[in-house]
Amino acid sequence: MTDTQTRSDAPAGKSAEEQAQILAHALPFLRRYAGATIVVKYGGHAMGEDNLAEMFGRDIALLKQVGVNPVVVHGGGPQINAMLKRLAIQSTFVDGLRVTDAAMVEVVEMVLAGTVNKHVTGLINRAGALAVGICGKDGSMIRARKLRRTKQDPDSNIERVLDLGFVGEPEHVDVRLIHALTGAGLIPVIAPVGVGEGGQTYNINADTVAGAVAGALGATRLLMLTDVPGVLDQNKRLIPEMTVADVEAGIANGMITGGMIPKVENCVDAVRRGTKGAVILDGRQPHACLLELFTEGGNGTIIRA
Ligand SMILES: Nc1ncnc2c1ncn2[C@@H]1O[C@H](COP(=O)(O)OP(=O)(O)O)[C@@H](O)[C@H]1O
Ligand SMILES: CC(=O)N[C@@H](CCC(=O)OP(=O)(O)O)C(=O)O
Repeated sequence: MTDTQTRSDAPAGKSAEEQAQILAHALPFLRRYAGATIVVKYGGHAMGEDNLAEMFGRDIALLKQVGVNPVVVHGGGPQINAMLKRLAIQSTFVDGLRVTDAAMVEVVEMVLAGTVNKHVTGLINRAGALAVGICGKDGSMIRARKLRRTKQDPDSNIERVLDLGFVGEPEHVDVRLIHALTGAGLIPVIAPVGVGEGGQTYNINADTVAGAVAGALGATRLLMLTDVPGVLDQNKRLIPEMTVADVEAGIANGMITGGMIPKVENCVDAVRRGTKGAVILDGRQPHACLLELFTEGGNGTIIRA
């Protein structure tokens, strides 16, 4: 690695008082998160750019090195789409969820628990930490059941049950495997695949898994990396902080729409289950997680109880 560090601001040339000030900025944050569990949801879109992906791996490794316990939950929607295209399999979505039949759930498991899981694990390992890739089936970690979805027919007003196939929702998260890995100094990297009755494989939305894992761990933070700076108001300005009640009002008055609805709902779910704060932040921004955790102003929108 080439050494490109600019030394002009090096503390060595400064007075003891100035040096103490520089450290004083960093230390409270390191102390605040020492030993804390931070769940990071890393979406499939955020993995696209090589530079950013390498930086993500380095940031997660750095968190571990400064005494934080990061737990990564990844997505892989675009990567599943690419594989389905190669296999000439069509896929359809209902409310942002992939309708998943028996043939498709095999592809989903192969891509999420295979290619993508090993890619994310590799990013962190190459940065000098030790990451271990698992999915919800390992250690029966994520017990899932078939997701029940209904839709009101606008003409008849009759509620219809939609069949999304093997799309699941977490029923129970057994955190023992996660604790065993973090306790041994390793970083769990979790693919959003769950196990149901009779060993059935379920495809679960990655935001949902991240929320459920953060809730079950009582994580200090859930960081949801996405493609906007956070929750934006009607004038497209970032809202730095929201309560659960603010989120509910934002959905009701139409400020929060589309893919942001399930995202904030999963954050609320995590917070209700015991996560101290869930943050929606921009995964396209270099060092997004570090800026949230280690600066006074934070980064993105934090949702707290
Ligand atoms: N109030 C809002 N603030 C920010 N984004 C919003 C808001 N309402 C809707 N959105 C939309 O939600 C999108 C994020 O959801 P989604 O595309 O599903 O994210 P991801 O692919 O990262 O899971 C944003 O790109 C934006 O178009
Ligand atoms: C049920 C369902 O839709 N599952 C998702 C799982 C991956 C995911 O959520 O990935 P992103 O975070 O990259 O969108 C899917 O099949 O695409």
